[in-house]
Amino acid sequence: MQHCDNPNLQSLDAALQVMLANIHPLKDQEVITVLDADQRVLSEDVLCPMDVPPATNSAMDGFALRYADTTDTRTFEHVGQSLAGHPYNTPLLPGQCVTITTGALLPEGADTVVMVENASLSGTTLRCTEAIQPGQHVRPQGDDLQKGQRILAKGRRLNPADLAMLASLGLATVSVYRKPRVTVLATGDELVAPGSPLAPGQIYESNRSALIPLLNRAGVDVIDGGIIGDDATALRNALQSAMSDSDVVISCGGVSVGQADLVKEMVRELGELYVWKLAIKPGKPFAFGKLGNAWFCGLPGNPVSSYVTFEQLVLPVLNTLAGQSQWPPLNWTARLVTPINRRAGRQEFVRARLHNDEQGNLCATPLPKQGSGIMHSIANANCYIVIDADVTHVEAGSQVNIQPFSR
Ligand SMILES: Nc1nc2c(c(=O)[nH]1)N[C@H]1C(S)=C(S)[C@@H](COP(=O)(O)OP(=O)(O)OC[C@H]3O[C@@H](n4cnc5c(N)ncnc54)[C@H](O)[C@@H]3O)O[C@H]1N2
Ligand code: MOO
Repeated sequence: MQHCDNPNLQSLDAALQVMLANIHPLKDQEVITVLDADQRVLSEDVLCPMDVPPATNSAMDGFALRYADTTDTRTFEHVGQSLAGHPYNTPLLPGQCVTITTGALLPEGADTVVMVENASLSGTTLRCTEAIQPGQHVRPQGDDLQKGQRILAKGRRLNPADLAMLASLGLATVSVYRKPRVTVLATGDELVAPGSPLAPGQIYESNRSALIPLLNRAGVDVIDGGIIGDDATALRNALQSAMSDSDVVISCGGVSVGQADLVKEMVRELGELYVWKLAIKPGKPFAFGKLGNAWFCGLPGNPVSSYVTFEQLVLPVLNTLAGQSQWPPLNWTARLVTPINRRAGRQEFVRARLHNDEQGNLCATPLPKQGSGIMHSIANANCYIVIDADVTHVEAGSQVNIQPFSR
């Protein structure tokens, strides 16, 4: 577990442990067509309905024969052809061969294929010019997959290659978990939707413009809760409406300690708050709790903080709820290009560019501006450098832990 210098703040790992311990996959399942199943999570194992390949076939264009009939002269009697979709239906007699194309079925008795480049056909006599190995260039029935074998496990988030594999097995539908329904709303009197003019003190609301696409990519059904002012009644109404209709309610803004930061108190009034204030930078005031049957994630309002906490904390919640099996994270390291000096106390997600140096080594260069409101630090980054809470200095040239962006 992450060591934390600041006793008032919980580490990211500790918070995730508390959060995920109580979250279970949604119970509802549905059967959908394979073409609609990209990004959906399997609610049942998929067993292979047939052998793949379904019959023994040729891996090359050439001639199919019986290895046992090979003589010193390597000559065979040519008696016909087996083309993909048009098999040769008569069993081979001793010494016979047929022309065969890639993917075509081997005739009964044949067990070996000679490539067309390694043979010459004159009339009905085939002469093989190279030594022949038994069983060469043959794809045996069931070589890839056997009937009954588990090919995809419950909890897998399906990708396009999975869908092609399912289709190749003749499967038209799959059983998946229902998508989580997620409401996302922004809070703050100063926020104005893009497209309208700004009055003094106002700013454009931008967090939902990242969070909604991030939610779409996470494969959930998104409900846009809009912008809610810093008003207790409006916030209560918005949260009550969201909690009655969603599996997860996400707010951004209003979770810190300012006098207009009403969100935590409202969550305590309407439900329970389990987590607040983490030893992470950015994202310290992240909050997590429950509103009726809905989970609640309160993201800090600073744009970079809301983005980082979504990726580090909300995504694991959504994936768990969606029934997705968690893979052990891959450990990546890169060579730090410019030194990092910082104050200890919070695990930090430094926005950085990952690139290769002239020797091909993986290197990470922190972007120059790391403020929580500087969105171009996220937009121009392609990884986080992850610095442990107690570290104050990292020298250039040292290996640092990184998380590459999936986008
Ligand atoms: N006395 C303290 N003040 C603050 C602390 C602290 O520990 N003690 N923590 C700071 C940290 S760290 C963060 S992060 C912020 C987060 O505060 P809130 O979650 O309450 O966020 P707001 O105050 O509502 O907004 C912060 C900032 O972000 C802008 N904002 C908010 N929502 C949006 C949006 N949807 N789109 C664009 N920009 C948004 C807002 O205008 C503010 O500028 O608190 C620190 N303060
Ligand atoms: O946690 Mo705040 O996100 O450091 O700016």
